[in-house]
Amino acid sequence: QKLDEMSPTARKCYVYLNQTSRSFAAVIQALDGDLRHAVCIFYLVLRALDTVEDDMTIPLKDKVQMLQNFYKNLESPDWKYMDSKDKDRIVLEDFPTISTEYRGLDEHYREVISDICHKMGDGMSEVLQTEVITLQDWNMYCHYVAGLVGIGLSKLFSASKLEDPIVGKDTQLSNSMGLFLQKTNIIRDYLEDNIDKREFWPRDVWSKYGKKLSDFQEKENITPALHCLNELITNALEHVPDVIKYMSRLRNQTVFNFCAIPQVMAIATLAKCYNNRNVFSGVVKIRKGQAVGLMMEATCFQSLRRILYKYAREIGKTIPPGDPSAPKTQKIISTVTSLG
Ligand SMILES: O=C(O)CO[C@@H](C(=O)O)[C@@H](OCCCCCc1ccc2ccccc2c1)C(=O)NCCCCCc1ccc2ccccc2c1
Ligand SMILES: [Mg+2]
Ligand SMILES: [Mg+2]
Repeated sequence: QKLDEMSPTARKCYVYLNQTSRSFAAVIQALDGDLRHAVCIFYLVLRALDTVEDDMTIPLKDKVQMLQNFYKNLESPDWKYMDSKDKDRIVLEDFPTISTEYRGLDEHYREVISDICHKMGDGMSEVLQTEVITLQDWNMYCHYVAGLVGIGLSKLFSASKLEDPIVGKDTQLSNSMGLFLQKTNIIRDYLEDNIDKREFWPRDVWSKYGKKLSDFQEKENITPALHCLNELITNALEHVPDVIKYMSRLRNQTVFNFCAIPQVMAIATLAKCYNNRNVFSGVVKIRKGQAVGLMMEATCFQSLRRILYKYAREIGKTIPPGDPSAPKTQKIISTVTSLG
């Protein structure tokens, strides 16, 4: 469906998609059939919800109400929010355009999007008032903001008939798809989140290596800082077997590319972050050329597995002697590289 056949509101949604998402816009727009528009709207609705979650200027009480009631805005043609300062505020200021396109979707897609939006809003409002202490808390937070996205996407894939019903049913694997991406973001964004005074690294882990999470920015603390970083990366890698199993079930090429590309970017990012002191002084990003190469290669299951092995082996080669997580890191690496 070309841009000129699209309604003005549909066209605006793709403008907002490209404006608010560097990493997902291209792969969403390449999806087949009516799945493309459903995923585009799913993205914009959740980006609007996340923009409320990320806005630290909204008083806690108001934010809890906004998050818990957000899904109801999908049925309110005039609802919008004009007081955001966030980089992505356009999706809140012109929410009527997004909700108009949402109401035009097939009702199977609407059901999934509304349900995930409701669950994510409730989850965000719950964890907003608590700190991420245990690894279970970490998994819970990532489930609410990204695991639910994977679960919703998988249900959209099956509802579109482009993928088998099992893809939408197996929520354990879909959840892992999201956790791997979100944990990678949280690990990579240590400094950015520290500047915004947001803490997503689990306290049970970092408190073994320092008194305050911000201590890791001090040069004299670099060794315990790297041990903490390597422990979290090892934890994130535990999701890779589920990612491989999830990907092995996909049959539609555009769905495969959509799912594979964020995953290979994530493991390449983890490999670059592993034992890398730059995580504590700047943002570690993989080079554009490397990213383009990965996108072109990750188009079938065998080459996806080869890429995941390659980065897993790369991490395995840089495990520092005396690193407390070394045995566990070695174990998950050999598990991933031995998957038949
Ligand atoms: O504000 C920012 O710029 C970053 O926000 C992060 C945060 O606040 O933690 C954080 O916000 C999370 C809450 C909103 C989630 C919005 C989202 C993201 C990607 C989608 C892809 C397709 C369809 C819908 C989607 C919805 C964020 O964007 N983290 C990036 C990782 C999230 C991955 C979501 C995800 C999960 C499973 C997937 C499976 C297959 C393909 C893509 C997948 C994408
Ligand atoms: Mg965000
Ligand atoms: Mg957020």
